[in-house]
Amino acid sequence: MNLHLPTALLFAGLLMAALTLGLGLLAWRARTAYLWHWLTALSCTCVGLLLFAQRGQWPDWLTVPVANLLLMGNLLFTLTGYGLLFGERLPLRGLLSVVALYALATVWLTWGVDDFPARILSFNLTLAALSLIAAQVLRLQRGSWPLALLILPMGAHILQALLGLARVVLVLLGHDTGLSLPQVTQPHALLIMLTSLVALSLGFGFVTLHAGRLQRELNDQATTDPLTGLSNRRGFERALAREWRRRQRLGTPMAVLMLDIDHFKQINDSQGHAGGDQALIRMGEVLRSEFRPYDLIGRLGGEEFCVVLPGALREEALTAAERLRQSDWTYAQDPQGKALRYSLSIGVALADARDTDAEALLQRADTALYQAKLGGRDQVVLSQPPA
Ligand SMILES: Nc1nc2c(ncn2[C@@H]2O[C@H](COP(=O)(O)OP(=O)(O)OP(=O)(O)O)[C@@H](O)[C@H]2O)c(=O)[nH]1
Repeated sequence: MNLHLPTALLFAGLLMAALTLGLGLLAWRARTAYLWHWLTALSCTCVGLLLFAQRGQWPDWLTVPVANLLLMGNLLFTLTGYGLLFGERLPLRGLLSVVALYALATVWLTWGVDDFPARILSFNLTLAALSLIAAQVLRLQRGSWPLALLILPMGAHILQALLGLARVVLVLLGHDTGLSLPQVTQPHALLIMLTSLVALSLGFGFVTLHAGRLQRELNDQATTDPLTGLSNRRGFERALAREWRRRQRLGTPMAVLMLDIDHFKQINDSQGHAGGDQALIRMGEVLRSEFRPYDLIGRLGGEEFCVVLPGALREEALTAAERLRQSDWTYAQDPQGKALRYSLSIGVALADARDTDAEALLQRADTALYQAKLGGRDQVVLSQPPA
């Protein structure tokens, strides 16, 4: 069965138009910069495909060089969209230079020497190079993004590169391409068609990445305390459960500091709720600056905070707790310019083989905190090992 390329391309172009419209609605609702970039990318491909489908009927400069440049534009905007989504700085000048070089080569190969096979070569080589760069940008996100979300766009870029290279090989082997669209030979027609389908699947890849981003945002909101920016109880407990399993596997030590601001109610009463919030924000700032990135810090509720120190032994835990107690807890100034500060009570517990679970360890730290309050506040108390 022969592939009728003009009809197939027209069909792919129309499908792409529908996909572009869908992404347009999404971008309009979400108002997210990377979606606008991807929308521009899909629009470029859509117009490029529809122009290419008119090859042989419309002027050659419009249906090939301009259409091809639009397809390059697709990759460029795809890449800038990835940069925005992942917060990566891409070598934009380098990428623009590659596309500019390709544009110059196309002008020369079209109006200068009129070398059709060279035009196909330059297009497919540039397409393959940019596609591989895009795949690499996605590959580098594997540490922070689930592979399941990256695989579709990554696979599409790799396929795009391979299809481009396959056409290069065909041309180098002297395989005729056919000048006008209905005359394009079957192997070339097949590769062109597959490239269009891959471009379509890339559109679905964008939607997957956007869904992943929304999922991450929701997850962050559900596990972060908006006032201090620390993990909330849910986020903290999830992280602690992971750390506890790791501790059980490796048999490493672990310490927990349970912290509570002294007489917090009085701060609220004298300084108002906003003053109390300021005190909590100060707590978040100090905790973030005092501990290592792999220590777990959470606001468990109200003015109660918890820090888990994986790998910490008795001395290290007590030193950290004492240093914390003596930190500058100034959270505001009164109208006379006098610093307003609070003190902290801290309960410390060290993980023990007899602790049945992480909850038991937290419970012991909490009991030690209660003893610190009973003992007069502004002090550190070490919990007794479990009976
Ligand atoms: N400003 C502010 N206050 C809060 C927040 N969450 C809880 N609180 C208040 O925190 C206070 C907790 O007070 P208590 O549990 O009685 O403890 P305390 O006054 O710190 O006394 P001790 O812990 O015994 O030293 C209550 O008045 C709560 O309303 C919050 O997000 N912002």
